[in-house]
Amino acid sequence: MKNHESNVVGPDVMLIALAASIPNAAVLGGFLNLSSSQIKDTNNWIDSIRASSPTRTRSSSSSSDNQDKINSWMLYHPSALNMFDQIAYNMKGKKIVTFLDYDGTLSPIVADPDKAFMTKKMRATLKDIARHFPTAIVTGRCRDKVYSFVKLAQLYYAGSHGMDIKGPTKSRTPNKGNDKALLCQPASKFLPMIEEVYKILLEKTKSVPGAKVENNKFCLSVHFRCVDEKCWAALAEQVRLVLNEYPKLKLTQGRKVLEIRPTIKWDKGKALEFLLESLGQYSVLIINISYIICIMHLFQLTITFVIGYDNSNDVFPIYIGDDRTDEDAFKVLRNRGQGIGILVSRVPKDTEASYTLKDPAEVEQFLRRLVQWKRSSTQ
Ligand SMILES: O=P(O)(O)OC[C@H]1O[C@H](O[C@H]2O[C@H](CO)[C@@H](O)[C@H](O)[C@H]2O)[C@H](O)[C@@H](O)[C@@H]1O
Repeated sequence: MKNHESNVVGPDVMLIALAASIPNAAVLGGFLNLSSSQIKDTNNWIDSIRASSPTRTRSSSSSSDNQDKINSWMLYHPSALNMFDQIAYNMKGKKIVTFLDYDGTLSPIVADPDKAFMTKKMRATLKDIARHFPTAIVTGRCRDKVYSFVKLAQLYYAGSHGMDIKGPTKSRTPNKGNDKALLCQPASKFLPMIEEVYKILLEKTKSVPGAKVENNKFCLSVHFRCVDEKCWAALAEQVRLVLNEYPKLKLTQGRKVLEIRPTIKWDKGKALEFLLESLGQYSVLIINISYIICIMHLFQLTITFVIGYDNSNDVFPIYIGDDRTDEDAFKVLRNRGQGIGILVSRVPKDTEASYTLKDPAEVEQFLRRLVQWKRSSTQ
């Protein structure tokens, strides 16, 4: 959040302001003994959580101001639907790979995380997309959980913010005993710690009405969406106190959620790079098999080995996501100068993405156009 100079308040004022906003401080315990820097941290989280899922303005005078802001933001991050022809021009002759975030991208944001279902239309389109392009779901969710929503075995799944990656499986129950497709779990040694913190957080937050702790296997989510805003600071503080005891874990923010994860250097951007590299190896494997069948493929084998999927100009990754955690992946694509990042948002946000889509319905339309374009260009 940007601070305007006239709005900057000193630590004592902040302390009073924050204390006043926490009627449940006594219930949650210990909060008023915080140092000013701890309060600043908590305030920053709260600001960030608030900004992550802004409520829409209703007043008509400010709505024209808002529209102006949206219009100028859209100049730099135009609609991927309006720009489809230009995107199609840049994709021509390249191998497209699609990376899709789940919540807020494929499914609408809802109050109950257990009910974030995709529409039937979205599932059908996703199935079509996977028929034409290698496709990965990259999500903060536990991999099994997101699979139970998506239910398509032909996709790659990168759960726990990319810390749990598995490739496509033929079976309809891909998580049952088929470990051959397991690609990457860089945080596996943190599993017992995450379990421990999950139990502690469940206990510590049970007195906050509406608070929910979700176990995403290699990371945890503490949900604020159904908590009265007046209790947000107290809840955030409770999380911070628990985390103080676990220096190997860190906090990040999502849409009305605080996420607890291992301090390893791994995020959705790393998962994207890993998948691009793995897909490159996969294409080598396919060509290797062809080589056995026909010696003429030797030449092709050498070329593919050199270029791979990860650093090839021949590959066009499309990453679509709505959250702060997706920015790591947008940044990777921007730095590589490869493919495009598309942010799902109807309000202006700081982003490394090049294009925007307003909501999951527009994501579905974009994906459908991609399939239609592929079909028409291969006829
Ligand atoms: O990486 P994502 O697929 O976007 O997952 C990020 C978090 O998504 C979920 O929470 C968000 O969606 C919920 C359902 O719509 C909503 O209630 C919540 O407020 C949002 O933050 C999921 O429940 C989290 O575990 C993920 O980390």
